[in-house]
Amino acid sequence: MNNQVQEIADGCEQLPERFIRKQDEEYGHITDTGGASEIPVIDVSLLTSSQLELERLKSAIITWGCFQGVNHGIEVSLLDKVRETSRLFFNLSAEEKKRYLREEDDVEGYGNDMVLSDDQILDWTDRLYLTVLPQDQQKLQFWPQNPTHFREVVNEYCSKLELINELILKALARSLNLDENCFIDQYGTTAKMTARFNYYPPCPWSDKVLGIKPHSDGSAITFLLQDKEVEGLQLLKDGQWFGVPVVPDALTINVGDQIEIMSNGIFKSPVHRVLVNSKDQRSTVAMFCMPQTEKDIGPADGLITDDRPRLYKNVTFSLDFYFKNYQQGKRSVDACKI
Ligand SMILES: O=C(O)CCC(=O)C(=O)O
Ligand SMILES: [Fe+2]
Repeated sequence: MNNQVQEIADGCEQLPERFIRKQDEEYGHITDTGGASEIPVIDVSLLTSSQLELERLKSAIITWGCFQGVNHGIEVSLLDKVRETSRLFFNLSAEEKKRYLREEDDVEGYGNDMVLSDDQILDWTDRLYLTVLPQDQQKLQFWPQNPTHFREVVNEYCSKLELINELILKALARSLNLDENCFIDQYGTTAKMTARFNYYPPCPWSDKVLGIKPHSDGSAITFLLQDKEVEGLQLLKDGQWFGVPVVPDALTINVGDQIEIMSNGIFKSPVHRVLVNSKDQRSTVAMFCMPQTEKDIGPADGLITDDRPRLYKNVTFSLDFYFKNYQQGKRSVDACKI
């Protein structure tokens, strides 16, 4: 197994070749930036009562696939605790963190980019990846015991996000004049939630690497808790990369591939990537909400019409399927098109 990026960052004088980003990458050059984005700020608390806010949500997702959610009902103190918990974990010694190291061919646990091919470009990031829901699928051997409140904080955060996820899925369905349960019904009996704690060490060669290569998420909905100060996330729209600013106390919420499929392509799962900083570390926590793994999903019946025929096959979205596409810089959802 390769060293973690944090160790490489601490000890190296030359950038290892495996991290040098491709100049001719599928989604465009680093210079194609459109500046800071105008990703809409949506008041989540209004989505059940205000038709106007619902329209704004629909427009944000059609245009960007993403919005900054405020008034989401999670106390700022809990968001801070989640950030702090993540910080404390990544601050542990390399030796202690390695107790939670993932298996070479598995995503779950602590580690850097999973290597699936010899020519793969590596992301400048270390991660802790955990299954959070259903709770009986938590693999506790990968859950840090230090900080001691790690599991409690993550479980509390996740139970709050579950409610917001449901609210947003219902709102998205209503915004398309569908029955509000139409997306949730595809979840099966148990929803799944995974967490990815991302840590991006500062990189002296920040213009030569990417924190995360361009990808879209395999989730239905992703909740990203951004670093409070350091920006880095960019989103691709109309051939340009736009920075996603930090909005205090907001959750950056985007739809993933599974909503693109369920909405028959009306909502687009946005391609995004992360730039790293030469001076400052950055850490974020992404929570991915999706149907249970074995569940077949497909476009909602009400969205298949003569004018808009079915665009995607029915699929089961396995992690294997997702990461094979991810490592090749491809969107899994494109592999589901008819
Ligand atoms: O760290 C970020 O800003 C984005 C993380 C992300 O895209 C992911 O974990 O899928
Ligand atoms: Fe992502």
